Amino acid sequence: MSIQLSVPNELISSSLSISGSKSESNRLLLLQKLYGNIQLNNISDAQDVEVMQKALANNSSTIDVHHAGTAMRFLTAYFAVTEQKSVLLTGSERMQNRPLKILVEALQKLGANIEYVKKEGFPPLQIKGKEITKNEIELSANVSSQYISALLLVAPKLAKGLKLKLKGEITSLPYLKMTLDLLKEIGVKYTFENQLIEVFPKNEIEALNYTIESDWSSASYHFSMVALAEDLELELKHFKNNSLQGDAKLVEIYLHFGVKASLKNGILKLQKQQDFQLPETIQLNLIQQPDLAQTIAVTCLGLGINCKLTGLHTLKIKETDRLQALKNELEKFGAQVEIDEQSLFLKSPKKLHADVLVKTYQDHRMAMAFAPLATKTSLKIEDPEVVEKSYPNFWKDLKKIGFSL
Ligand SMILES: O=C(O)C1=C[C@@H](OP(=O)(O)O)[C@@H](O)[C@H](O)C1
Ligand SMILES: C=C(OP(=O)(O)O)C(=O)O
Repeated sequence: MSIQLSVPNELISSSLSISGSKSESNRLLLLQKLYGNIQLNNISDAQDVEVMQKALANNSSTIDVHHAGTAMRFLTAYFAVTEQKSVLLTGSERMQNRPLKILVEALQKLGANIEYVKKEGFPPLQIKGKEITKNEIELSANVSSQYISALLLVAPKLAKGLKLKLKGEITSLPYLKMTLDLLKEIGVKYTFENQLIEVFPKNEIEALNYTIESDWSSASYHFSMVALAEDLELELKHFKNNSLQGDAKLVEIYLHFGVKASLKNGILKLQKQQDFQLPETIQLNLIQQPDLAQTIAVTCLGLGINCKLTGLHTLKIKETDRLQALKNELEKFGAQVEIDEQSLFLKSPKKLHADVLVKTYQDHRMAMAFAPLATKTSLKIEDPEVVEKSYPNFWKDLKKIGFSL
């Protein structure tokens, strides 16, 4: 199935409630399971979070996380070190091709009992929980920060805590810092110096009532909408100063595209700066904000800006090979796109092609990143339900702004 997107009239300045951060929610759910007394507000309504909630709540011997990468990685560590039971942890076909070896090897070296059920290095996994008494491990940090976060989340519950030595350049660093910040929030002590993290054991915590900040990655599509629309102002609720989310960098990045963002009393206000002089070309390293790459590439296309985006080596192992998917779909609009292992070069066309069918490759961010382009040309989005993975109300919110679908 596909949907036709169009903007029949002027867009309507609106106030929207995006739900809580998917990344914060999945970390806090795991900590809640480990410690009990944590009360969560503004939890994410993403399917990836629902999957995590179900996995932690049920006693089944088979757990299917579908497409949820963070859930897969966090639950691998959780089941390996806590419960004294055997679990088959599996996921969608794509998940069975998203690598996991670095995390599994780290856990095995700590003494965990994990076996590959099909292909070495990939889910599904058969995990038999056991008590871990070793506490020192080295692992590569340049493939996915989720492996490190998974280990850190369970670390304070290990008998001797955990010392992690990180090898190589740390990718997606803000996500790792988010994990450490949340551990600090519940009173766990740690040190992080020169690629060495040490987490000290903590058995019990004081009661915590925590309000999760709304999701900045979801907000990115609204930044793009304001950048591309003739005139549009949006208000997004439940954001915080001093965000734990690296994607809050959007505020700085979208200044280049004429979007001014201000935050007051938890409300993020996005305004289009009229008569703004757009750059011809922009260059950004997104090693700390991999989930923004698709949004930014499409904003550039819509504004007729050329861009060079680097630091994207992790995109190949996400919901799809996002570099290839971006190239395929951007070119349908007339762009010239070159990709290599870690970057994307986009030369925007003078005029966008119309009546394009955008494929989404079972990737929520492909659907949501291309949607704002409907302010500039006619397009259809294939399999629009993919947005459920992180932002189930996305199409409802677009209707509210005045999109027709
Ligand atoms: O820890 C997290 O919550 C995430 C880390 C990032 O993954 P990588 O570290 O694999 O880049 C990010 O892309 C993903 O959407 C969420
Ligand atoms: C990469 C993502 O998620 P995950 O790795 O958790 O599947 C994402 O939401 O863009």
